Amino acid sequence: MTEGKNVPNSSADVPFRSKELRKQSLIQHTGLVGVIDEGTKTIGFSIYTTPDFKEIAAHRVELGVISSQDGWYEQDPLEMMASINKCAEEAIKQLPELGFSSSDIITVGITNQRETTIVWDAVTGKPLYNAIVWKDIRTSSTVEQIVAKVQDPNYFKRRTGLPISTYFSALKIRWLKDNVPEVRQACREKRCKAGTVDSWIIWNLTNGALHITDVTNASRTLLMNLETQNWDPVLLKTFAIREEMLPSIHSCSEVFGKITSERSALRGITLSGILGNQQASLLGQMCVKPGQTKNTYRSGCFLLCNTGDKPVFSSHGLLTTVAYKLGPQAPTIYALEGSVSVAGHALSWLQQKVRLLPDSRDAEKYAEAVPTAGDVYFVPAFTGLYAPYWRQNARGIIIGLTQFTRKNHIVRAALESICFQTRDILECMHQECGYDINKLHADGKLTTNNLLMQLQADTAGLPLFRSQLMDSTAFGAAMCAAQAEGIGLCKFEPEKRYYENVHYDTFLPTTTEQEREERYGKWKRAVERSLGWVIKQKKTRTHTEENYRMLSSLPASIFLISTFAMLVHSLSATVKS
Ligand SMILES: Nc1ncnc2c1ncn2[C@@H]1O[C@H](COP(=O)(O)OP(=O)(O)O)[C@@H](O)[C@H]1O
Ligand SMILES: O=P(O)(O)OC[C@H](O)CO
Repeated sequence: MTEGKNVPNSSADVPFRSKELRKQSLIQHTGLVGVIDEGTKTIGFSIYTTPDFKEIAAHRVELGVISSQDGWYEQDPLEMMASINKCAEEAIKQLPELGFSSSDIITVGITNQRETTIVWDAVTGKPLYNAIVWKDIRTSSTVEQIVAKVQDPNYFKRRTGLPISTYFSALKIRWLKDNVPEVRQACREKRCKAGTVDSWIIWNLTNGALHITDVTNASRTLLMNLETQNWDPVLLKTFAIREEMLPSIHSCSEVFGKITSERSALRGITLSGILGNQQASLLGQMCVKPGQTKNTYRSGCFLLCNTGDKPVFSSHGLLTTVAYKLGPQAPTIYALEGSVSVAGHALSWLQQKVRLLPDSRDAEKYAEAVPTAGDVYFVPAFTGLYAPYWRQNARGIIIGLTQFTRKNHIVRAALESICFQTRDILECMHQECGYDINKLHADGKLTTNNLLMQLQADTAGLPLFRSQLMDSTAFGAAMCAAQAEGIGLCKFEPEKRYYENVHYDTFLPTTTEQEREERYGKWKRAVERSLGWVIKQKKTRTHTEENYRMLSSLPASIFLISTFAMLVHSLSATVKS
């Protein structure tokens, strides 16, 4: 396990640095809003003023990843909670200097990495296994076999908006039930609870009083029916998951309850916002009108297009997902999403594994030192390819190497891979969302890289608007929580920007269409070559930790047999009805 370490705050330009500055402010503050932002790599707690939604304090730490074998990604749920508590404590410590105190925090919102799954014991409150992270591909062979058996390829999509994939939570829960004896035992004794990261955090912050999630997170489990926005009984049966294990599904913005954990510096404060992090950044970027599109560049890269109050179903590999529901009685707004599993992670790989970069923040400097990628293409399909390909058997390639290739070319090709993967998604979005996408809103840590932003505008042939608020994710969650409490002036109306601090940098395309198409054509050829590399998925046993070796094979086979039996049963029941 890697040790979590402090990372610098993004709030280098914190608006109120001292009491003095605060006094000079003409704004009558209506209270503070805190946001827990639990990302795959970074956990943070930020504090915003209202009604102007300025981030005045923040603390962030990195979360370790446990990778016991290729394609497995786990995180420690206890480390997660300790980091959240630490971040809240440290951010609150910054308040007195600014003329505020923790009692000024009226409410807290949560935004989180989606799909990542945790199971815990309802009696002890202890996790029963590590969190299985969204990009973990341990259930690949199961998915492949289900795909081969299921006659209707749109079976899951019609119900949930999602294809069957290792990405979503249902298979992870099922794997845990089948492979971890403690989980099986807890299930038998009806003390096993499961959920996405938001549910785990809330359970802990409320000492087990609340087991809830919101529609955005639930819509990523492969268990929620998109139409009813409830757990789908047929899918629960298909995956043999009991509903009592799962949280109740709520809107994203309502007063859920109070934080009661004695370990949290937030004790006594209400919780009133929950959103998956990509949906939160859609709101944070004020993409509230159908057709408005944002892309968030972090470890992965997630492009969402607001499609209004009707779900649009894709036949080109995009996901139909809930974008937000801003209150129990508010309409549900949907989005089409293209998910890219490896974006900034490719730079981390170049830094940590290949040691080709001293730091991922140096990528711009390295890539700028060469005028082009020298015809090198890098397809970072480390765990297969997500949208729009959904090919688990793809693996990463770097192609086009010559004796003149330098590391700078490879770094530049890594940046370009992020842009090409985004273009792959835009191509589908153009065809399917029914709106003319004529610009792209960008946010996320990687957007500090100016070269990446320019390459993206050039690759997509679209103007790109980079939010100067790098953290649209936390900002969206802050507004969502504030709205439930009726504080601030957040009406989510794009024309009325009640917050004065959001500005955009614009990057315009500088390439001709011919240049764009030529390079994009080559990218497609590179992608072709990455597909089908894994001929047969490795058995779970191959490099497993010793204690797992003994457990893996039998329950896995039971899972396959029982899952297929149930699938066939439920499919035939569906056909009959
Ligand atoms: N200044 C930067 N330039 C380029 N890449 C960066 C920069 N800062 C971070 N990254 C990349 O961003 C990713 C992490 O972003 P972060 O927001 O912490 O991720 P997550 O959403 O997974 O928690 C890493 O993969 C890292 O390589
Ligand atoms: O934490 P991020 O930014 O890598 O986001 C992860 C996504 O929510 C996974 O779907």
